[in-house]
Amino acid sequence: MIRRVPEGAPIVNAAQMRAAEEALFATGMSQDTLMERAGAAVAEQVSRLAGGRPVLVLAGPGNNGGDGYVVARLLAARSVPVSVARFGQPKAGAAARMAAQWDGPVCDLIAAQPHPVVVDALLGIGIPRPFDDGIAAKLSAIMAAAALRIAIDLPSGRHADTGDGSGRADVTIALGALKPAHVLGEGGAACGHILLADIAVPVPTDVLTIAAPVLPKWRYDVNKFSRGMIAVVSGAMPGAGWLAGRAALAAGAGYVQLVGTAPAEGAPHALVRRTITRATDLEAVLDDDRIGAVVIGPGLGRDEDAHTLLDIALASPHDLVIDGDALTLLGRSVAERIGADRRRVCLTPHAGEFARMFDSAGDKLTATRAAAQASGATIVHKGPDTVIAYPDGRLIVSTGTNPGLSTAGSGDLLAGIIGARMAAGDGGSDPVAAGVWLHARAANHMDAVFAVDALPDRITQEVNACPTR
Ligand SMILES: NC(=O)C1=CN([C@@H]2O[C@H](COP(=O)(O)OP(=O)(O)OC[C@H]3O[C@@H](n4cnc5c(N)ncnc54)[C@H](O)[C@@H]3O)[C@@H](O)[C@H]2O)[C@@H](O)CC1
Ligand SMILES: Nc1ncnc2c1ncn2[C@@H]1O[C@H](COP(=O)(O)OP(=O)(O)O)[C@@H](O)[C@H]1O
Ligand SMILES: [K+]
Repeated sequence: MIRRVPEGAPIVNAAQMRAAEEALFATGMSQDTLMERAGAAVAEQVSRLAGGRPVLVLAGPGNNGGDGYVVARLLAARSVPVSVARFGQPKAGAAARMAAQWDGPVCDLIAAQPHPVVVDALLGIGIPRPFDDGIAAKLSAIMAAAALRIAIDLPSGRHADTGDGSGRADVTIALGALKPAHVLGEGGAACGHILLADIAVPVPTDVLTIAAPVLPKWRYDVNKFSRGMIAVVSGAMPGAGWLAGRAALAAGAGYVQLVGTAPAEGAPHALVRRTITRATDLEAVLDDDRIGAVVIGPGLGRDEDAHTLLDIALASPHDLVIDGDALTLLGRSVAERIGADRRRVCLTPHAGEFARMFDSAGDKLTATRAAAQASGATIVHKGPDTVIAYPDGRLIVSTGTNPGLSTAGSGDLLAGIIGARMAAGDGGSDPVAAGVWLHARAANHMDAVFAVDALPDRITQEVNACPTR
């Protein structure tokens, strides 16, 4: 299943969400008003998704339960058949007042009957404790019998900041902002499709989900160099360089050179092969100020030539995309090797490469941000939850992507796409995020199983569909 995740949505942790709500309460907004707003947004989606089927709302002891009672009341008002199974009782505050207003069918969770649609309002961003055995068994029976499980804010039992825990849903309606649990790792996948309910709580954050890019507009006198000239350094496994170069062409580069002692043969002829005699000859090829970006790493190998090619690329003044073996060659010395910020450097490690380069303490958001700040590079930390971190602390998360990308070579394509977008110059959205988006979007339009060689044509379609500025 390819999860749907809202684009350009804010992501905050539980403490930041609570602070945002407190700030709103300090302006005079009441907790009841906010809970009504949250419940109304959720009821709207549930009534659409339920399509007239009977709904069971599981209502817990906290404010998440309070939202659940509002949802039940608003669904009943729309003549949706709805009943409540309660787990504990909200003792005070808005949640207790919402529970008191529910005058429809209600029973204890342990006595609940299966329903086709279940709304999980047991636990939200409060710190979850494991359910005791009887409740856990009942809950899994109710969930297993449901055709549609909709979680309010989080699948109950998942920790908002880490996604750890055990709840699952088909659809999760995030309130006000996404939380790390919605996007990271197994917890993210357990949330199913994500909908964002706008409850008008301002959430200042520099962490967002990825959004469709705007690409730079061509001038009337555009030429193959101004469109983006890139050099892809080819190494011990020339097929990988070929893939990167092919993807760069697909992503709109005007001129792609494939440089190496034995660059891959074969179509497309639009790839300009530059065969060099010795690795040191790369220096002369890169002595060309029309080059907008150099991609190095895909299939580079780790032999002596690989070291030489990397040294030359690092010594050049060009923007760099560093991937694959080049990342492993840099290892822990990445910050000193890539040097000061006279040009843009993008590193694209998968989890294994990341661990060889950086300290992975904390969750993926925290670790990737720290790595970008320590290295001064933009980091694309790949995986089912790809985290892009910028040296200024901003983060963008791309998730909900076709798992069919888990094929050798798909990372090579990504490096080429990012190189092409970097070389295309400024004027549109950030080229690194644009590259990640185009790669994911193209994959999402493929079937579950596809050959990476087939992806570039789809990438071109996505590029052509993007707005320009
Ligand atoms: N702060 C606000 O005013 C708003 C909060 N909203 C909702 O409130 C939620 C957060 O509310 P809370 O902070 O009350 O947190 P929860 O609704 O997650 O509930 C936490 C309560 O559940 C208890 N609990 C946790 N695990 C348990 C277990 N295994 N067995 C029994 N009890 C258990 C905790 O001790 C705590 O009392 C959000 O996720 C959202 O749904 C929305 O209504 C919007 C407004
Ligand atoms: N399960 C998955 N779901 C979505 N995307 C994935 C998954 N596994 C890998 N990817 C993506 O596929 C690409 C794989 O890159 P990488 O690991 O470098 O492979 P390679 O070097 O063999 O090309 C990355 O863009 C990564 O984010
Ligand atoms: K919930």
